[in-house]
Amino acid sequence: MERPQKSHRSRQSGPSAKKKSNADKKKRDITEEKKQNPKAFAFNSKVKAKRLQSRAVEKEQRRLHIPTVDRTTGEPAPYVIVVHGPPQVGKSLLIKSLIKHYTKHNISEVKGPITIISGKQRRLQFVECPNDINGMIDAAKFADLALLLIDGSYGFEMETFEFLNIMQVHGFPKVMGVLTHLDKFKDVKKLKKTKQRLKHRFWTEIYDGAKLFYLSGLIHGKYVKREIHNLARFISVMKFHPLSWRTSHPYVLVDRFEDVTPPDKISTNNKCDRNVTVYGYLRGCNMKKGTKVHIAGVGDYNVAGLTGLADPCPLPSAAKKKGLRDKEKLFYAPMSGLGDLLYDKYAVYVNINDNLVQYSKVGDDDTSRKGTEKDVGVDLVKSLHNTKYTVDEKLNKSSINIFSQKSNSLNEIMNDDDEVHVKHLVEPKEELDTIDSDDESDDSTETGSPRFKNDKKQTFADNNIEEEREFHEGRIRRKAVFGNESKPDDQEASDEDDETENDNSNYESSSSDEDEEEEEEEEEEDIEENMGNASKWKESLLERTVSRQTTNLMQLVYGKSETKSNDSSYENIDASVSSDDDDEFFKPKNEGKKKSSNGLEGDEVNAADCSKFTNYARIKDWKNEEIIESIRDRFVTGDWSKAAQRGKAAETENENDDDVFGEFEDLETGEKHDGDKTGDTNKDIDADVEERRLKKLALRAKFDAQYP
Ligand SMILES: Nc1nc2c(ncn2[C@@H]2O[C@H](COP(=O)(O)OP(=O)(O)OP(=O)(O)O)[C@@H](O)[C@H]2O)c(=O)[nH]1
Repeated sequence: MERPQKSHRSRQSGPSAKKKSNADKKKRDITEEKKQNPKAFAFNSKVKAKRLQSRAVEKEQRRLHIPTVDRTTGEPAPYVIVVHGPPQVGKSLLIKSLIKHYTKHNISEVKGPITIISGKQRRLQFVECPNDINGMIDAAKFADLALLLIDGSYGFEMETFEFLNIMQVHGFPKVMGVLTHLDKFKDVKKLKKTKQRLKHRFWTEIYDGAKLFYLSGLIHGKYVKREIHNLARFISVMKFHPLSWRTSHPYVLVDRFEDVTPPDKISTNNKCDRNVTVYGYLRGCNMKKGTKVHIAGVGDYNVAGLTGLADPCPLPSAAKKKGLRDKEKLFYAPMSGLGDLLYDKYAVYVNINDNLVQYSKVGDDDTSRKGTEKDVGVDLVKSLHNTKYTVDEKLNKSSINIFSQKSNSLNEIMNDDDEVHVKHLVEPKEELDTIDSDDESDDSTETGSPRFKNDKKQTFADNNIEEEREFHEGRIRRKAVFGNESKPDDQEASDEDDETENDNSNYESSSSDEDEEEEEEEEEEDIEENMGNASKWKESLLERTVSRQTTNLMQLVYGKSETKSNDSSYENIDASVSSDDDDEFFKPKNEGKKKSSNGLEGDEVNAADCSKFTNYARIKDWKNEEIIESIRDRFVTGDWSKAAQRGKAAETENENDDDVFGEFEDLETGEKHDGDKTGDTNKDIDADVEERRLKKLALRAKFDAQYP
């Protein structure tokens, strides 16, 4: 016999009993408080309520996306974080500070991608974006996250908007803003005001609530630890959604390259075809041997060989433990001269700092060795001692430069016939050249004026942003001036200003006074008005989407649609697009209209599949009562035998209809067939057909009677 189970007896003493009672008490306190003072737990500020609501909706919206299938096998390649900003904004310093935070190592220079391990399952690759358009285009192609650095003391510069526009056409990776040089503000109120203004402008450009970090200044030449810690946290937990184009195309961000052309070949012909081996992580999908590769800024090349190498910066073991041990905080920055081990197909190079090595500079005049036989090995080593520059240094001297536009770039070294070896973990890196800032400062010294403004303003991409070149702090800067924005100095500083949620000292707005909030609200509205509610560059998104939609793959394969789309909305869009078309000007009058109205040339996405035959005569108007009635008997509740009869009647009708279209001309024989005549001559055949049809009907009726 089964005994009834004992009911659970909760603990009366000990730590778990204590814990439970504490939790119960807390819960009771909160509900009691709520009962006593219900107002305290409701929204008492419409600004806050509005903000909370929009945040919740945004979060919800962000969650909604088409599920992406992760087809990557093995360890995922590091995420690429591109640090972008105008010259001297602090890009290198930010990368150095982040590397220091993650690895506890100081790096002296930022050159090429720097790979670090940021967590048990995550690696990051930091790249400084070059300050030229070509570099920006390349960076936008591989960035998983773009950190946009903005000089807070100066305001937005054109470089930021240029990069945003470039990213827009490359799938728009994740974006976060970082304000630097905030320590230049002496007035706290002005600082707050500026922060808020820049934040709103940033939101206008990206989206409401886009993350903007503030780096308040430098301590011992580095950004404040706490602020870097917060930024690093965000990067470490950020979710990266793969961009569809990238996941279906293999690409490599080169973090090291070597010229492996035999030296004698170069010595005989300095301009000979070179063999270059590039290393980097392969992303996207697998790459086949023999694939042609495009090297940004250089050209298209054949891949001579492809080898999988050991990961130079492997993820820590999957053993269960919290966090990373210091030993596991690896990093790999071959171009910055970091990481003591270099792996190659043929060798492992150990990097030993020069100060740790004492070279025996033994010359030929060494008396101790006199008389001994000359050893080839010794000679070789001696010649190595005498080498002034390493291969890397020599390469650097020749300024191999993929991204920027130097004349002596890799472009010149490599000819079209050159072969490229792509090795496992790669990225074509380039010398991250400091933009034209040098040239600019040269200009400035020529000008000799401490500060000048270029009267010539350029409108940026029709989006209400104007470029204003001015001489500032020893160089020419390209300030972004917004058409509808009042000057910052004109704006009154408000007493209370909310800090953004990611403000390092305070994550939530702390003001509670209603008056203040109303003021704040008005202020925010003012700002919104001044800045326009939506960024102009986003307006082109719809157009872009529509223009993309008009590319109809089916039409490309099967030719133009011959049927008119039923979807009126698409017709409208189509009409608007075609009316914008410049070609319209060159068409004979009314032709454009004719085409769009008869739908023959329409690019409607929803047009019926012209590859399949559709008998439009059979399409019925289902609003018509009679037609609805005609199918009533086809349902379970109806009389099926009636339906069968009706069906036969309809078929006969259709067959008769078909006879109407019986006329045709045999193009091969030139013989003309008249539909009616054919009907007469084939009377006997028709009689047979009719007989067979009746037989069929009888059989069907019999069947229906058996299985009602
Ligand atoms: N006062 C102050 N100085 C800063 C700040 N951020 C960077 N700097 C200084 O600005 C200078 C330029 O910093 P970098 O990190 O070299 O700037 P960059 O953007 O890499 O410069 P380029 O590579 O030449 O474009 C350095 O001297 C930094 O110390 C900041 O927030 N406040």
